[in-house]
Formats: sequence, C-alpha cells, structure tokens
Amino acid sequence: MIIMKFGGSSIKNTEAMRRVAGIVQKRQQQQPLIVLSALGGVTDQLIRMHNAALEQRDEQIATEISALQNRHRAMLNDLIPAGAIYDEVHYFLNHEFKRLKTLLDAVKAIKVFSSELYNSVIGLGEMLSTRLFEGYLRARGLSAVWLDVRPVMVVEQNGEEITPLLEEIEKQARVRFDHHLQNGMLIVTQGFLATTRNGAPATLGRDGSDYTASLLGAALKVKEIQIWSDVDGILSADPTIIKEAQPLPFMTFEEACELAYFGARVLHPATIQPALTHGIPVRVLNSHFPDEPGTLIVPDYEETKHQAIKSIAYKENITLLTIESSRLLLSPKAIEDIFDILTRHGKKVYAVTKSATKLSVTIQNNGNDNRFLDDLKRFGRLTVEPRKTVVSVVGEGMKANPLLTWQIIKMLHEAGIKIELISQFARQISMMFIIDEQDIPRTVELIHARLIAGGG
Ligand SMILES: Nc1ncnc2c1ncn2[C@@H]1O[C@H](COP(=O)(O)OP(=O)(O)O)[C@@H](O)[C@H]1O
Ligand SMILES: N[C@@H](CC(=O)OP(=O)(O)O)C(=O)O
Repeated sequence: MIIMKFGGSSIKNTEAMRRVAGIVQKRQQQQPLIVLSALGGVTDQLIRMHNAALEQRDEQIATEISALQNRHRAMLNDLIPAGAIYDEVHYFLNHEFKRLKTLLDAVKAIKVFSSELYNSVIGLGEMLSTRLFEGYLRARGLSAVWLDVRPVMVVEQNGEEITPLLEEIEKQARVRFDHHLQNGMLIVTQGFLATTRNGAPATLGRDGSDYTASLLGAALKVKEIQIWSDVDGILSADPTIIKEAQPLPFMTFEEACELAYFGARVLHPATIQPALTHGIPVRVLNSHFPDEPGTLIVPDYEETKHQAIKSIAYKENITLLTIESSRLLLSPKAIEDIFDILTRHGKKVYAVTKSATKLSVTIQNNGNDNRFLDDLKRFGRLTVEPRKTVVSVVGEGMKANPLLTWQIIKMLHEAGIKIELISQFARQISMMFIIDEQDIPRTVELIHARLIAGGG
C-alpha cells in the first residue's frame, strides 16, 4: 500500500484532475490511499472570505462565494456526466456551500475571531476537492470511496501549536480505513484537516496536507509516501529564481527536513518525522510528468556524500532582533524569559546567536501585533531589523568540508552582500545565514552557480 498526496497545484482545474485520475488508475495495483489538498488557491480564498466576514464586507463575500461555487460547479459539469454520481456530488457541494454561508454569517455575527469558526471555514476547500475527485474516479468506473479524515486526524491544540496524537490516529485509521482497503477500494480523503480531542475543528497548518500524508502513512505502515506536486522533485534551488535548478534524485531525511524548514515549499517540514520514525521512504513527484523519477528521500545512503552542497533554500519576511544588556551576562534566567515571551506571542525562532552581552534571534514576521517588542525592551537595548531573509545551504557532504562556510562568506563579501548572522553546528549538513531581503536573487544565483551547479 502507498499514500499518494496531490497538492492544490496538481488538481487546480479539470485537465489537472483528469491527469491525476490517470496517475492513480495506473498505480491501482499498489493500493493507493489518496490525500488531496484544496484546489490551488482555494484555501487563500477561504481565508480572504473569513477576514471579509470579520470586517462585515458583504459585497466581497458575495463575489468570492460565487467565484468559488462557479469554479467547483464548472469542474463538476466537465468531469462527471449527468446521472446518479453527478447528483450525489452536486448535492454534497451545495450542502458545503450552504455550510460556508452559515459559517460566514456566524463570523459576521460574533464579530471577534473564533479559531473554531476560522478552522471550519478554511478547511472547506478540502471537503469540496475530495468529493469532486472521488465522484470523478467512480464516474471513470473505479471503485472509490470518500472518507472523512477529521475523526481520524486527532490533535492537541495549544495556542498555535498543533500536536497530532499518533496512537489515536493509528487506532482511528485502522477502524475507519482498514475494511475499505481490504475490499480493494481507492480511498480519497482530505489533507490539512484535523479535529481536537474535544471535537473542535482544527488544521495541521498551512501546506499541512503533506503532513497528513505522512501521518496516515505511518499509521497504516505503508510502503511509500508519495508527494505529488508541479515540479520534478526537490530541486537544487527554488525554480522561481533559478530556472535551471535540477531535481535531486536522492536525499536523506535530514537534508529534506532542513531544506523544507528553511523554505523549500514543495515539502512541509513536518512531513519527515512520521516517515523517519517508521523508516518509510518519501518520494516527491511531478503530476505533470508522472514518469519522471522525482526525488526519493531515505534514511541514509552512500552516494549523497560526494556532493557537498545539494540545494539552497530561503525564508523571507524574517525580523532580526538583538538585545544588548549586561543582564545577559549575569542571568541565564533572562534568556529563558526572552524565549518565553517569543513563544507566548507565537513567534517562531529560526536562528540564535549569543555573545557575552548580546543575544540575536531571528523570527518570522507573522502579524501586526508588536506588543511583544515592548515586553522585550525590559531586558535591555533592543534593535529590530525587519525585511531579512534566512538562507540555508544543505548537503550531507558539508560535514566533511568545513571550508565551504568560508568560501560562501568570501564569495558574498566580494559581491558586496552583507551577512548579518551565521549559524552552523560543527560537522553538520547545513549552514544558515541572514541577509537583506533585496539580496535574495543575487545570493541564490551566486551560490547555485558556483557551489551547486558548479559542483562545489
Ligand atoms: N527546492 C525546491 N524544490 C522544488 N520546488 C520548490 C523548491 N523551492 C521552492 N519550490 C516551489 O514549491 C512549489 C511547490 O509547492 P506548492 O506550490 O505548495 O505545491 P502543492 O500545491 O503541490 O503543495 C514549486 O512549484 C516550486 O516553485
Ligand atoms: N490547502 C491547504 C493545505 C495544503 O497542504 O495545500 P497544498 O498541498 O496545495 O500546499 C493550504 O493551502 O494550506
């Protein structure tokens, strides 16, 4: 059995969905369980609708709802001929659109943010896409069944932190999925969606469908977890900057995790952990070119070692905070308190460096609430530098080549690119540094040309 997860880019229109159905049909012998995201762009649209409802912007809500309905209905009309399956899916979609209106009315009525309402609204896209796809598979004559992932994907929610409850997920997956699998059915289910232990709607976070795939893969002990996207695998750099970026045939779990964490959007960073725990290989494939081999992510293998740097990733919208105070010299508790403040305000920390009296941390700039800065000022002189980027270069071979760090620093210095902060563990597979946002293209191009495409 395998998991096949298709992201929004793979099912964004009728043609794409037909292609995906063909891919699944060809691999039926491997007993795939299919995990789908919402159609490309739909989750963003649902977030816009939710925000419009909070701000009572009725006209915008009406326009967005009709665009969403038209898009799904047009696909239904194209994909499924008139008949019982069409009627069933049509009824389901209408029911979900009505539910969406009710939820948005509730958001408008209470006028304050409710995480339950928010999660219900933004999770609706996966309900629509999966029902459409399952109906289409049946219309093609395949034995498919639509299953609701929400009672299976049980999580604990603590503020913004989501922890999947693995034992419960495994138990629920066995109870709800096993007999369909034994009957040879193609299960179609939703990525991204989850439910808290108390039954409240939740999600696994943006781009979380990859994580769903690996959690289900681990729960059902599958042979392989496949992440199907719109690129030929994990590439040597972001293809939007480097057109000639090349797919990497193999990666270790550790390399993939680092790259995903530092911005290689093609894979959600949490995907690796459940797969790693159970030693299940993850393969990243292109739904536009399904016969390409893609990238296979495995615990370890020899060939990786020869190329020092394999890929480069970056994460924008980073703020560099530096606190300068003699308290940092004398009180270890001050550091604990600083991290406590960042955690309480939901700030994800990417890199940290400390000297005798200075502490620098880089955080993702999420949201406009800057009250945490006032809290941090209590500790000493605070410098806030926004619009930074964390860049990470990754490759198993870096362990054996400490001079690479020096080469990168020298190269960027000669190009006039200022590095703000460097973070690297000794004998590790990655190195990370902070630059100005405006220097991203030049930095990525330089490192890719000289140290990745050039072979290092
Ligand atoms: N190193 C990388 N390798 C592959 N893709 C990358 C990388 N860095 C960024 N990307 C981007 O990630 C995109 C795929 O992620 P995403 O749009 O979330 O796909 P999906 O809808 O399939 O989940 C690619 O189209 C590509 O532009
Ligand atoms: N639809 C959700 C979950 C997801 O994973 O989407 P995608 O696979 O298209 O990145 C989101 O946009 O966040």
